[in-house]
Amino acid sequence: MSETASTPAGLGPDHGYGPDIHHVLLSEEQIQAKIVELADQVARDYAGREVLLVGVLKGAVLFMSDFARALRLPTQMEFMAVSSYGSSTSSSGVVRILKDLDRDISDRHVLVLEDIIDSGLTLSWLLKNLGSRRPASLEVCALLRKPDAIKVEVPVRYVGFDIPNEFVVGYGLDYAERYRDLPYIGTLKPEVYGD
Ligand SMILES: O=P(O)(O)OC[C@H]1O[C@H](OP(=O)(O)OP(=O)(O)O)[C@H](O)[C@@H]1O
Ligand SMILES: Nc1nc2[nH]cnc2c(=O)[nH]1
Repeated sequence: MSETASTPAGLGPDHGYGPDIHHVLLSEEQIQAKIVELADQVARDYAGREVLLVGVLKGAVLFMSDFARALRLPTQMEFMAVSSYGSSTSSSGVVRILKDLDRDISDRHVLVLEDIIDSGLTLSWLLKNLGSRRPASLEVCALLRKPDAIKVEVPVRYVGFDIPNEFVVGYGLDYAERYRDLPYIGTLKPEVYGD
């Protein structure tokens, strides 16, 4: 398929969102290479154990899908959906479970997959919640982290990229439910927010 005028150069399909993108922070190739690196590290650390991946919906769904396929270990997958009350670009730390896990995680080696750690409030709440269910181990693998936005420190064993404190979209991350399907991660033009 030929590249359209709106597609950022060399980034492949953008599903027509090109005109809304201000700049690309991480290309599809950078993201996929990092996922292989993270999965190799996790496979070494968990050798001989079965990992239960817990994906946090909806943002982590693309990350979960690519990570699980890159991970050379017997793996099971669970999903949890939480909602952080707040504006469309920030969370508040008041978290509500929209969808809980389908299984008991006691005595399981749980690896939480998050798309992004921004303030850390969502993950801080989630780790307390999951920790109370007595897993054999509980660790976090986050694709993105914003060190300058952290409000609460959370123990994160695996991090893909530390990024600047800007609102990003793509690869699972949305603005008003759009842009999750982009294969790369970028920022939006200011006019996109103005309505
Ligand atoms: O560190 P924090 O400031 O708490 O932000 C991180 C959370 O925000 C996003 O979820 P969101 O609530 O936007 O839901 P979504 O995954 O369904 O898009 C993201 O997926 C993290 O779960
Ligand atoms: N889409 C999106 N969701 C977030 N949730 C917390 N930080 C972000 C961000 O930068 N982008």
